[in-house]
Amino acid sequence: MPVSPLPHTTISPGLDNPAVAEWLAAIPERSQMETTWVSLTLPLPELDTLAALSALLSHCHSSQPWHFYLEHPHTHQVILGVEVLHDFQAQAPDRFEQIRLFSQQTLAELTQITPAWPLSEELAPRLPDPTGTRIFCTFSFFDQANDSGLEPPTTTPGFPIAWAVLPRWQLAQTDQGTALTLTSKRPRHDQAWQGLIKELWMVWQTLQTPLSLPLPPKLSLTLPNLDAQAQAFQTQVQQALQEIATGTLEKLVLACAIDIRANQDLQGLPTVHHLRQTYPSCYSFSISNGQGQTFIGASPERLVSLAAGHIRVDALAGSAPRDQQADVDQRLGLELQQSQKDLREHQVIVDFLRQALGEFTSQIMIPTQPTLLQLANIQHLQTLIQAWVGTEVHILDIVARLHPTPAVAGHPQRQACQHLVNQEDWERGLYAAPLGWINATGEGEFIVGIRSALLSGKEARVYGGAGIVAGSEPEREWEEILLKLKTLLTALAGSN
Ligand SMILES: C=C(O[C@@H]1C=C(C(=O)O)C=C[C@H]1O)C(=O)O
Repeated sequence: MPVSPLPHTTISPGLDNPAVAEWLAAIPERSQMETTWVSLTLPLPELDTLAALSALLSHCHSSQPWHFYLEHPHTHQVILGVEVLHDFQAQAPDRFEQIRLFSQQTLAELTQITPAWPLSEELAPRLPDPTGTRIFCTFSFFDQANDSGLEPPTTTPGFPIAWAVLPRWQLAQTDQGTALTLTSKRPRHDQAWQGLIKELWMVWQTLQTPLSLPLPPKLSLTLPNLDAQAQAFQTQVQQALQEIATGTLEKLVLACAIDIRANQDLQGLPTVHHLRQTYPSCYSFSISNGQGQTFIGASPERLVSLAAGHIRVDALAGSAPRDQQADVDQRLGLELQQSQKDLREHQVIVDFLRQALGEFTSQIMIPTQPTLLQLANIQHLQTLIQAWVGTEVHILDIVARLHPTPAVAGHPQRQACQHLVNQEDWERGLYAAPLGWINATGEGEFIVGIRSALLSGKEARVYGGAGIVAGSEPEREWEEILLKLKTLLTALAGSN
């Protein structure tokens, strides 16, 4: 329920801005709302959002507050939340539906108080409104925990099967501007209002002073010997190929988890800083469970975004290394674009997405050829699929239909998942799972949690997977896994 109880003057950011002070002071007497929750939003000048996250974390009372950070440098979009105000955990089998209902009910019970914000008409359909209050969500890959009982402490307590959080603090930065939002239970008396306004004012001022990221400690990392893992993985590829040959599976995405150890606690934020600089076309993220574990990464894969009825989905599959020599690099890219095995692997996803999105709309646009997505260490075949739906479609309806896509599980979905549940003796948790946010009108964005690691004190678990289809070669698939693992291994080593 957005409300703008202000005169339509534009408040521009600035330290000790009297217009802001006046606006804030007038809130209690102007606002007549009866809702459970209230969000107060102030504009800020453009800032380093990762340093702002660090400042917000230090402002919190608890030592390891929950946070959710998502940055896409190429499109200048950052969405972050800090400190749980209100949350909900859902269980199988209808976890997406339960989280949708929770989000809709919570945001319908929220009044947003925002100064007149000059949203550009031209940018509005493409970019999320920086002022909108959001619910942040994480879903684990499977809707049930793996009961193998073999898990080391790194992965516990982990993240719930489905978790939605309304944070106390939110910060969003897009080409539409930067906004800081403080959400609270609606204050019932003047003193409580003044306390809330004072806190917002204080943090708003702090974020306008020079901010910096904490310096990374000097660490040494111990990696396990990967020979045994290489062997086991290649055997799994052989088995998958046999199953593919019988026709029960067309594609299977096998993954590996590598446990590493440092001589001191691992720091997520310097690693995310490293990732966002090295992979500006990826979504860099950091999500803490508030219990000492942080899931970080740089994912090249958007599961789905929905804004003003416009859906965007990435089909991503088919991989090749990069090379420092331009001619070799170009050849690798060309070979990937012409590889029948990779094109087939890619087509499985495009066909799945066409069919799945077709259940929501007939307005779907799919390019006939994939393009090449070139990242610092790896290149992929990518197809951007667009579709248009009416306002009744909620982003979680689409997430529920798409996850897990053949890019991270395989095809057919049910058989592939069953194979993974039987074979993997480790918990996928948030690896390759949907991570994202939702607003009051059911729009939002979810990414796929690949190129990722789970940090827990001195330990980290690093994940990597590869799609297997007829024609895949075990040794090459292992090399692809190593390339993907290196995304995080290099960032953890380089930033610490
Ligand atoms: C599963 C992962 O990546 C997926 C598998 C790909 C492939 O097999 O070519 C490419 C991109 C992703 O869809 C991963 O990075 O862990």
